[in-house]
Formats: sequence, C-alpha cells, structure tokens
Amino acid sequence: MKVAVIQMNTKSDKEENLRKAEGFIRQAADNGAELISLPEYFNYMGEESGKIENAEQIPDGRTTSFLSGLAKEYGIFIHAGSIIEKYSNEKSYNTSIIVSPDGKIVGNYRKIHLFDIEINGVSSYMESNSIEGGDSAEIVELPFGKAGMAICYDLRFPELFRKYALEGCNVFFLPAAFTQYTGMLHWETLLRARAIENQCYVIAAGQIGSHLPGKVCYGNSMIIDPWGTVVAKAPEKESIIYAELEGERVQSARESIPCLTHRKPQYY
Ligand SMILES: NC(=O)CCC(=O)C(=O)O
Repeated sequence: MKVAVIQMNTKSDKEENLRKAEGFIRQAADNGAELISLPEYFNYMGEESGKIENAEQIPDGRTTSFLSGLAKEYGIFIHAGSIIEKYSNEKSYNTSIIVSPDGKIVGNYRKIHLFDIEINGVSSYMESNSIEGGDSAEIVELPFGKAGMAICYDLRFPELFRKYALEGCNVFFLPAAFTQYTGMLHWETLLRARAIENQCYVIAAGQIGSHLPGKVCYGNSMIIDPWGTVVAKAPEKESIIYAELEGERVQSARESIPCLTHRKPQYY
C-alpha cells in the first residue's frame, strides 16, 4: 500500500490551511498514494482562544466534509492527523479521523494523553486548558491490516502501542506537532522504539516551523518500518514523503525475532 505523509506548517487561518492541505492531497493522490496522512491540528494552529471557534462537529463539519469529498474523488483513505472537535463551550477534543474511499469516517480517535508540561526556562504547554482527553483507544481495519491510532504526546506511552500490537495491529498512526526542543531530543528515538518493540510500521506526519510566537514544531515527519528502519524522512520544509507498506516486512521481523510471542507477562 503506497502511503503519503504530508508535513505542514499550519497557522490560524482555517480556510488557508484547508486550501494548502487540498493541494498536497491532490499532489499525493496524483502520485499514486492510496493512503494520505496529515499532521496533528492540520486545519488550525493558533491562539488557545481560537480553538473553540474553530471546533467542529464530527461528522458533517466543514473539515470532515472537505476530506470526505477528496477521499471519494480519488478513491483513497485520508488520515486527518487531528482536528478540533466540539465538546463544550469551554473545551474541545483533539480528534484524529480516518476517511475511507467512499467518504465515510472509519476511524475516530480522541487524544488520550494531553500535553501538559513545563521544561524550566525552555517551554511550557497546558493542552488540558482547552482540550478534553479521550477515553478509548481506536483500531481501524485498513486494506494493509489493522492500524492503531494515536496523537503526538501519546507516543510517550508504550502501553498503548503494545495493546495495539497484541490486538493485531501492524501499523501505527502518530500525527504530531512535536516541539522543536523535545523533538531534537526524543522524536525519532521514540518513534523507532515503538516500531521496533512492536514490529509495526509507524506513520508520523508532523507540523514544522512556527505557528505562534515562541511555539516552533520540529517537523522530521517520517515513515518507519517494522525493523525500525526510517524508510522516508521529510526535509526541513512543508513537503510530502512516500513509502510502500509491505506485509512481508512485518512478517520477516516477527518471524526472525518473535518477541511478541516470547512475552512472559505472568512473571512481571
Ligand atoms: N502536541 C503534542 O502532544 C506535543 C508532544 C511533544 O512535543 C512531546 O515532547 O511529547
């Protein structure tokens, strides 16, 4: 299955963000992509106060209708890394969706782990001020196999991905707006660790560049195979990367090093 990952620098103008995303989606589909993955918050990244006014119903909101139309037009799957979903007058969900070639939403995952951190003298985020955490994991059946859905900070919680692997997944979605500081330190190491320890593909579409003063995302979108090899990595700009997901790579990793079946959870 040919996958495209779109790396974006999303700002606060939703219609401009959608116009840009449409251009990338059309380009990737014209290049034969069967599944296209977008980053976290791909349609709006701006002031916290703007999240509520840019929150949408799912389905039938502006962005899901936009994605359904493109998915049907090209007959492809589109993974919207995340958009802001209405929850209440004060808070929203950070929600990742997968749209199938017939335009239907087949995957809907609300970010479980919220990015509330303080790195002294470097950066602080309090995602829970505006976002309500999700309460359920999400596995989607794709033509390539089962896919586990996650968003950004979820990457730091290996239990979620082990659950996905034990429930039959062979690919993980990790859309992100990873910070530049933590990205330099942890992004690739954590992505490759999730791929290696679970022998799954990892599809990681990232935000790149500045979207608010002092808020810069790390980019480095990448696709990693079940052996932990980075098979595609984005340049330091808005761009599209491609890779073929191959079932044999999953099979060879798991037959060569059957760690998932060698587990002895009864002892720990
Ligand atoms: N949007 C996010 O969840 C950011 C997570 C991040 O940057 C990290 O270091 O974790």
